[in-house]
Amino acid sequence: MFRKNIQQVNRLMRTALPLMTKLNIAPTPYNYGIWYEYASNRTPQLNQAIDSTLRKFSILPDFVSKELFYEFVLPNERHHSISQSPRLNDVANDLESSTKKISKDVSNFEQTLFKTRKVLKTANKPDHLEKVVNYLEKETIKVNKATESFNRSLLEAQEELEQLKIELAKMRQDVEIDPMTQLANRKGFERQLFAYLPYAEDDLTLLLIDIDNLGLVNAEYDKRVGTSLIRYIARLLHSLLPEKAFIARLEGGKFVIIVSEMELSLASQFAEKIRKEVSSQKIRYKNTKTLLKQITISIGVATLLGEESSEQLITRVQNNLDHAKQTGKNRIVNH
Ligand SMILES: Nc1nc2c(ncn2[C@@H]2O[C@H](COP(=O)(O)OP(=O)(O)OP(=O)(O)O)[C@@H](O)[C@H]2O)c(=O)[nH]1
Repeated sequence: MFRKNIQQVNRLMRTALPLMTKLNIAPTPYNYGIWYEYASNRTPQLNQAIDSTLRKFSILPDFVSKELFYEFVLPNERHHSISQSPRLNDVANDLESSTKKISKDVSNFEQTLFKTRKVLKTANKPDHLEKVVNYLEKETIKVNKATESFNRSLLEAQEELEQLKIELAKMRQDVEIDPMTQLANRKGFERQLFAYLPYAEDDLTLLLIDIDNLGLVNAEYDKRVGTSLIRYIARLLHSLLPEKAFIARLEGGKFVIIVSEMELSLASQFAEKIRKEVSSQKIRYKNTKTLLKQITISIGVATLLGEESSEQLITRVQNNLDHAKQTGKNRIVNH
């Protein structure tokens, strides 16, 4: 993108900048990069991804801009930063030296075969032939060993890369995991919702769940009891999840469940099941064995409507939760 002539750059920036201003896009380097590319219209997948994100979210969240930037604008840049990892450098260096060695060994063997063929044309005595056979056998064993050693290097590199892949996935997960409950955190939720939205029809439902009177639990028993209760409810909710559902803890005693492929009426039945299950628990604080008074939760339920953005969906589900709290708690609201 940076090698274009200056008039073309100016023309594209003149298209990109008003678009960014109109859509209230923050003037970050990532955004400049992707909106410049958008204006150039030369990467249809990028334009489609931006259009679909704006349709669903109304905005272009920062983390999405970064993803799009690395995916479509400067894919090599991410390569570059990963390639700075010393372990990856080691793998690349090892592979380079073993590749050089095997190339040399194979080329030597080719020479040997060439020479052997030449000698065979003139060799007519048995001892002469025997020498050729022995020589060929020795060289074959040598190249065989070299190949084995190269295969081992390849296997080691493959294993190291597998390991690095696992570690990278874990690093990403750590950033999106709530250490208190081991559920996803708000960032994990946002990423998951973003992943679901482009494919969602009218069957993507959010359940926003909040433990009732957590402040009172803290005051009456102790804050540690409240925290232990949050963990307990997290485990219980997780155990009740249907297939194709995702749960995250947003803050305090507040959780969100995304259920895909479930319409409002079924999702509401599921919410009701969770509510009943929680209210029927006999919960003891494990350290003192104190039996807590009845614990309840309130739930807002909302299903994605047509071209609704994620923000609008989240606002509706929050309104429903607020309504459940204002009208007595320990209930679900889904309108
Ligand atoms: N023990 C504990 N308490 C927390 C934690 N995070 C937030 N809280 C408390 O949770 C309470 C959340 O407040 P609210 O949700 O506004 O009120 P609530 O007391 O739960 O009452 P309602 O939501 O109206 O039912 C506050 O008292 C916070 O101090 C936590 O990690 N551990």
